[in-house]
Amino acid sequence: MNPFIQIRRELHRIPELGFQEFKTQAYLLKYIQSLPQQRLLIKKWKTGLLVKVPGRNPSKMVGYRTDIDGLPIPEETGLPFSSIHPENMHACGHDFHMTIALGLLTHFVHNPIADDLLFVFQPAEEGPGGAEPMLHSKEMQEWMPDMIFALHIAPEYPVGTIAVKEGLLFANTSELFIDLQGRGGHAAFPHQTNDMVIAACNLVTQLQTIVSRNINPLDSAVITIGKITGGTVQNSIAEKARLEGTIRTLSPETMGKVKQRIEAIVRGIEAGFECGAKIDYGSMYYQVYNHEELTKDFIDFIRQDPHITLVECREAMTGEDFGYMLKEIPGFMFWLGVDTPFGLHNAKLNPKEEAIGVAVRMMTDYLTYKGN
Ligand SMILES: CC(=O)N[C@@H](CCC[C@H](N)C(=O)O)C(=O)O
Repeated sequence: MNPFIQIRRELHRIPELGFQEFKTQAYLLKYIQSLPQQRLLIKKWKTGLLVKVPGRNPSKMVGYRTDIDGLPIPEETGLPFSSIHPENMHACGHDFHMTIALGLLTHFVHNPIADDLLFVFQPAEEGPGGAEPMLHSKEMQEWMPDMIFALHIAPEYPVGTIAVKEGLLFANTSELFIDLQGRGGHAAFPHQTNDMVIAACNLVTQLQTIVSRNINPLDSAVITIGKITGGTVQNSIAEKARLEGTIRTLSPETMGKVKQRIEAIVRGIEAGFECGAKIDYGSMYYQVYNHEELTKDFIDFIRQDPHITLVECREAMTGEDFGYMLKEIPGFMFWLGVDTPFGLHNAKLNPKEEAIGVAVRMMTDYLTYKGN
């Protein structure tokens, strides 16, 4: 078996949540330390790694970033190399992203280019966000690349397809947690309580009016409540309820407007249901905005590759904290086709492994072109 497929499967077995990627960091480190060390410099940052491959005659540093964390989703693929952590899964392709970065790193350790290369193994992309603190860390500030690139797997495209666009690619995101506190009691005496299950249901419905009635239809936003908890038992009225969700917008300004409306609606729920409510926005990610000239140059480069089909795609409401890196370093992110019927964050996601070789070959060519 191709050694990188084996690596992907080993990484797939050990998904860990943000800033808990201890086994993953140790696995990556062990592999990287097995490469010839004379052309490698390694720094740890929390559960992530920064790996520099010094160039032959450097005039700049070219960066390549991968995320390394998994999601709190129990895997349902039935694969023989399924997660050994029953609550977690690499359901967003970070096992692919890491393997591709290792493939590139391996190539360039053996075939250095003129410029320095920096490989960024970043923790906590799914939350609470590793890119921004890593970017501002002493470790990374000492090794600031002049440009930086990253990819994300795309289930909907065939293997051999790359999708990208100049400018906005991914949305601004904010997590959303709302805790409701009322007065619980016996199910038979509702008039003595204020039921937080009813308040939560009303709140979910009212939140849906923000996108349909407060946002210009020519703009876009998403409010998804992915989880509701409340109550203790079927014959007791709930004293507490909690909504957990996420907000997505195409601009930081629209994010501000959505939050204003959420706050107004939550104040209305407090008044209407005589309860208390607390809003917590959790972690927030800045939009992924692809550098226009570099992306155009990449598109021109890819068009000449007979083995790649290029799709100039639309922006998506996914979020990525790589946006913080792109805010300060020119670069871009693109989608890599992996052809699977199950989408990102689905417990059955099973990307086609042939995409790993496609990405390593193509990005080897591109980084060689950029770094000479
Ligand atoms: C590519 C991808 O799926 N990224 C995640 C980023 C999550 C950010 C944060 N935890 C949130 O939920 O807002 C996504 O869900 O888009």
